[in-house]
Amino acid sequence: MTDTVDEVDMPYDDDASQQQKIEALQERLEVLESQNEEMRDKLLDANAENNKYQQKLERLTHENKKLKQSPLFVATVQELSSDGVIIKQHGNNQEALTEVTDEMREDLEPDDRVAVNNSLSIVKQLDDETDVRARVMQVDQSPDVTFADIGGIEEQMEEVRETVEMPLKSPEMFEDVGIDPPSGVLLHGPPGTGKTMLAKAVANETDATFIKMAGSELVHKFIGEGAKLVRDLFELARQEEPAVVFIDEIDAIAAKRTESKTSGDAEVQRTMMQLLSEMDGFDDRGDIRIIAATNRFDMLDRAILRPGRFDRLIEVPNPDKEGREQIFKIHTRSMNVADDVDFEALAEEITDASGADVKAICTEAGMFAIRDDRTEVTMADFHNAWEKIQQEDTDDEEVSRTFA
Ligand SMILES: Nc1ncnc2c1ncn2[C@@H]1O[C@H](COP(=O)(O)OP(=O)(O)OP(=O)(O)O)[C@@H](O)[C@H]1O
Repeated sequence: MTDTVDEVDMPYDDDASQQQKIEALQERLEVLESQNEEMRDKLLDANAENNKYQQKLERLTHENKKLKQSPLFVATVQELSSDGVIIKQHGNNQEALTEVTDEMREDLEPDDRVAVNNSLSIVKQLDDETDVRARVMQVDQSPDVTFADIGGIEEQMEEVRETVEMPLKSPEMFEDVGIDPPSGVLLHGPPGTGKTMLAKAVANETDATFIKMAGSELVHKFIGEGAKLVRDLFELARQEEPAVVFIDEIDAIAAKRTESKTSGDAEVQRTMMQLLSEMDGFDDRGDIRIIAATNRFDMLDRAILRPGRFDRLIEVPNPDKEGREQIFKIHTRSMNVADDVDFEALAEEITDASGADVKAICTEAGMFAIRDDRTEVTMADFHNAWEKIQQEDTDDEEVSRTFA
């Protein structure tokens, strides 16, 4: 806001002479000029400081970008000494003394996992190893899925029983005949068709521990970490024998090699090589069976399909009409279904639905009854449920198109 003349506090009294007024104003002008000079100096200093910080920010942003681009290694903090931080690298077990920023040092403790760059500087702190393991591996000592819970894929069920269950239950049969049971079984087909259920049911049937590993979770950006998790997975399976190891979304680590040679690709390759080498040493593995699953069979690197690896391929497709009817009956076993419900007619209507879709329709139909304050689920509820699920799918597709 600009001061008006009226508001300015004049440096003279009203009754002062003209000469006195001029002198007082002259004096005030000098003071203001010197203050102005002082302010200008301060502003120049602040600008210089600002430039300095701006440059530092640019340098750090650049450095940060560089650090993120280059591959990172995992290490464990051994000791915080006055000379720096002693770390032990995973993989080669070598110790090194490294420096960290004061802020990071405050947060570090011995046994913390850290990511280090090529020059062994600590770039960031990592989650606890057990957290990573828990995220990547799920262990279920006694899964509750049985073959009676699976509908519409009898042939596939039979094949899984023959290739996974028989070697666990009657290994002597294979010995007597003189053949090796298939090492790994690969289930492939669209999402929600019962691949995970098959693996769980076989573990249940053989009293084996079910160990699931999600391939997508294995794709870590830290060198050696994916391969180590694969080693840990098989180590865990050996401890838990008999065990069914289920590797879901195997395409995440076993996709065909692309042209790009980024460090991320190399790391995925290393993880896959570790998996292949664990599978190649399979003879000694005793009571461990491996089942992998993928929705993207066409993307797989053929190396994993060689004899002695995933050499039994089982396609698990969407159920046909009879299959859908059977799955309806399975999922409504404990539901209070009205007499007018005709599963055959429903199965006819929901062409292309997966087993997971049928399960979702049953749950949603139950919700319609609850919303209506009824305990019996009617044919109209099933119809409404299917409509709602289709609508949700369309909405999802629109959202993904918008954000694609
Ligand atoms: N054939 C089936 N019989 C009975 N229920 C099924 C069948 N297929 C799928 N379901 C239902 O759908 C759910 C999801 O199935 P599941 O996780 O086995 O599918 P998936 O093939 O492993 O899917 P994804 O490829 O997405 O991992 C199951 O918990 C079950 O309720």
